[in-house]
Amino acid sequence: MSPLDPRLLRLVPQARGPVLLLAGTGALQGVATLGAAVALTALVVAAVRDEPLTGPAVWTAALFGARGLLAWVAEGLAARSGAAVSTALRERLLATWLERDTDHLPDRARALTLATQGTTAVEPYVSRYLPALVTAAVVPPLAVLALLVVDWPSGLVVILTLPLLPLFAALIGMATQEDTRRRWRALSDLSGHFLDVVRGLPTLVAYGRGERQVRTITAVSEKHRTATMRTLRLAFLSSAALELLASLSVAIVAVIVGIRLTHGSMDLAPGLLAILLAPEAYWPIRRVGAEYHSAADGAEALAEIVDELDAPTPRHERRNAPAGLVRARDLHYTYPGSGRELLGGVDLETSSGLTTITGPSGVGKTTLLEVLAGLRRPDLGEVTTAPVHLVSQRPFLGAGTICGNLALGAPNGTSGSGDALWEALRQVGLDGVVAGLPEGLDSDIGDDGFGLSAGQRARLVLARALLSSSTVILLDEPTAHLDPASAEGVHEVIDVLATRRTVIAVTHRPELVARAHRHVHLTGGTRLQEVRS
Ligand SMILES: Nc1ncnc2c1ncn2[C@@H]1O[C@H](COP(=O)(O)OP(=O)(O)OP(=O)(O)O)[C@@H](O)[C@H]1O
Repeated sequence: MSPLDPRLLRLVPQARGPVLLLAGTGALQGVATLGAAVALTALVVAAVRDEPLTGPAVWTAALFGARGLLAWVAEGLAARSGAAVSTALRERLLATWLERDTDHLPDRARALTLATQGTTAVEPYVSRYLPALVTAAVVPPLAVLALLVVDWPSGLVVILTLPLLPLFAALIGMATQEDTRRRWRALSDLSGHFLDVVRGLPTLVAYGRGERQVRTITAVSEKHRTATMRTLRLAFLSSAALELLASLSVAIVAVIVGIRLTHGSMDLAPGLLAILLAPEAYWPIRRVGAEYHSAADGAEALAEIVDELDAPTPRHERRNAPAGLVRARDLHYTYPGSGRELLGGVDLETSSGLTTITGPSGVGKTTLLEVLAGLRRPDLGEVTTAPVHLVSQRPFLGAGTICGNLALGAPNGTSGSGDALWEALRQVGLDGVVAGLPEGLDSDIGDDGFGLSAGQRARLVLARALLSSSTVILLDEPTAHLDPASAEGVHEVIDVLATRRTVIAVTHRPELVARAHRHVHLTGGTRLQEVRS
């Protein structure tokens, strides 16, 4: 596990402040600890020699107080820094993915794990492991230096035994690295599988496959549980081993000092100071070992997140066009890894009204809309469009209020005025339904529009398109799953949309094609044939 990937500070500037502050307080704590040991020695020696106690007592109290205060500040700072860094990472990750086209996005399970457990796992890494590392880098060298000045034989014992701790910790780290990776992968598999199962639950239950999924989830969870228990066992064992090694080393110093004190070959002050300073050289390294296991997941996640943030994001060169214009010239597109060119030189130009696109299933209509919307980058060719609002075949309706779901379409994501929302709902014929709900616009709907019929979902996403400020609306089979009567209602809404904006709709419905101002047919995945213009 690398101590700190410097790319973190470059890619997430918000992490710089918290990490530097943590490093600063860690170093100060170390200095205060050593100071407190010196002051305590002075106090004991003064007491033994019957000298005035006030001075050393004040110093001891002040330094122990400062040490306690610093520990308290560091604890709060660490918790806040952990949360700040993980939030910043999550934001950067989402912002990076938003800039990418679909072909350069990670798969859903990996994206979900990185953005949720991944960024959360970074918290203990930042709040506990990093401060421990800083303290381990600052305090032991200071303690050894002080020991060499105060009593060089004790310093020598510490110099000879101290490297055993990091060496032992590194050996444990190497042995557990593959384990941590395996556990992280098991967690990733678990969340990806769980997401898929939850999404497909109705279908799985309908086909009587629910029970089998329970068994699969149990098996994957069991794998994760076993891996976690193995890590915990290792964590306890390695902490105990480091503890033993450190205690033995301190004991050696104490025994040697004790013998020299008994023989009178050493003064009380350096002897006591050596015994107090010796543990200070070991505990920071023991602490790193103890924090290592709780931070290992975070380090693994951080490495993946930083790789993801650092990956080049190909930018889509899009030319902005006057309101309503869509111009595609000689578009070529092949799905990464497919080897078969799906779009082979498509041309399309429109600047108003309704254009319908038809074509055999699998010919590439959805892909064409995604290229026009900028979600996919053409391999060749050029797209010039005004801002686009895409209503996909499975449009996003998140768990939340109707108002919140509609607001996603409003300009700049603002909530839009209540009047505008009601007007959009009226135009799609949903105002009556929403007004009849107990909480109106503030009524909750479930994930994926749960609680609404397929027709109501189709109308709601069209209302959202009406609220959007985009002058180009792309619709992918907007009435695919509706009965003829509901489809007719939605077709009327599309007509309304097309009076003020450019609407391009992929459809298999002849009724919608009949309403279109322009109709093109995609054949063989190559050229659009202008059927009507
Ligand atoms: N992510 C993907 N990776 C590789 N191939 C894909 C991917 N998505 C779609 N395809 C393939 O590209 C082809 C065109 O898909 P697309 O969804 O664009 O067709 P379509 O014309 O909209 O079909 P339909 O009318 O059935 O919706 C299909 O053969 C499909 O298997």
